[in-house]
Amino acid sequence: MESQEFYHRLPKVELHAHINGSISEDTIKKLLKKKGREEEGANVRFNKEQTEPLEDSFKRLKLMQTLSNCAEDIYIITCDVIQEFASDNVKYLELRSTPREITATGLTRELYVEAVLKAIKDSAHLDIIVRFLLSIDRRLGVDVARTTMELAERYQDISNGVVMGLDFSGDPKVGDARDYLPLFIEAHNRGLKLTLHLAEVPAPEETKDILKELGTRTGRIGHGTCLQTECGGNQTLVDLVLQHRIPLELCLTSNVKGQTVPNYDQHQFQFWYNKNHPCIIGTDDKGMFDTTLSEEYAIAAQTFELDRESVWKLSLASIDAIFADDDVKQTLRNKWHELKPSLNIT
Ligand SMILES: CNc1ncnc2c1ncn2[C@@H]1O[C@H](COP(=O)(O)O)[C@@H](O)[C@H]1O
Ligand SMILES: [Zn+2]
Repeated sequence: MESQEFYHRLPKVELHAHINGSISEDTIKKLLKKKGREEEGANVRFNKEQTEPLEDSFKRLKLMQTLSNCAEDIYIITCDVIQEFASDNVKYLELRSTPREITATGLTRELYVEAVLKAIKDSAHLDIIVRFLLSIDRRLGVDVARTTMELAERYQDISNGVVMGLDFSGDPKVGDARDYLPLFIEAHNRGLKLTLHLAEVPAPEETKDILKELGTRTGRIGHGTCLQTECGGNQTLVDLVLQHRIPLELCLTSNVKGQTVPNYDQHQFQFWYNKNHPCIIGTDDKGMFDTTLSEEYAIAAQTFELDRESVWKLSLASIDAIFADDDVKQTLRNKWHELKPSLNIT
């Protein structure tokens, strides 16, 4: 089997995918055409070798969000994103997105969530299980975050558990995550799962206070790039993450292209993987960073010299960190074992 084909055929779990950052080139073209903006071209994506400071990536993400400014657009992009992950042999996908309100197009946060849920429902024929986390954008403040939490709680019921919880994301240099602590605790008490972008840039005090206060209520951590001492963190942060065994969502290309990690060799994957800590490979923004989950597995394997069996185990172990219940986990594990013989691992 061709090496790239192995990573493509490998069944995979994607737990870190922002909907608007995941829009593919084809969908970008489709939306530009729909809006009569073809002349803008596809300058919202990266070229293969391009990198830029993280703050520029956020400008790019804003531009991407202008492509989806009504409920119909949200529906179209979500359908496409799900279909693309399914074609990459992702069998379980947790999407995340910030419900936006746009008066000019009549978009409300409720309609936004409903458009995503309809896309998930209409993708039921595909061989992929999809769940949804509502994102709190740290740039928008605590009041909007509260609205988002209330929306998540309401839609968790309405959607029969397709909405599972909250993601905390947005430009890590804006605001202070600690302002959201009471909200995180309340969300957890209301049965919502939490995954938090933490230490994407050095922020040792903020990270320590959040981890100390929340403990295992932090269901997963996005990135954790700057937890280790040599990356702007400290041993206390590392110990807290190890002690609570909080799974890390690691997005190699995103970190390299967003220049929060100098190159693949120095990615924090190695540090945590060597400690046998739960590491889940993710894409973050597959459209913007021009990647796929298969490519991310291939990069991890090539950079850190993982053989096929280790890659398969890494993918299998990521099932442990999904937010869906034990039945779904077992269904997925069975599927992985069924598919294993076709992967020619040894
Ligand atoms: C690169 N690293 C990152 N760090 C932090 N937040 C990120 C991110 N990449 C994406 N987002 C978050 O996802 C939003 C876009 O998708 P949605 O409109 O919500 O679907 C961005 O505005 C940002 O809040
Ligand atoms: Zn992210």
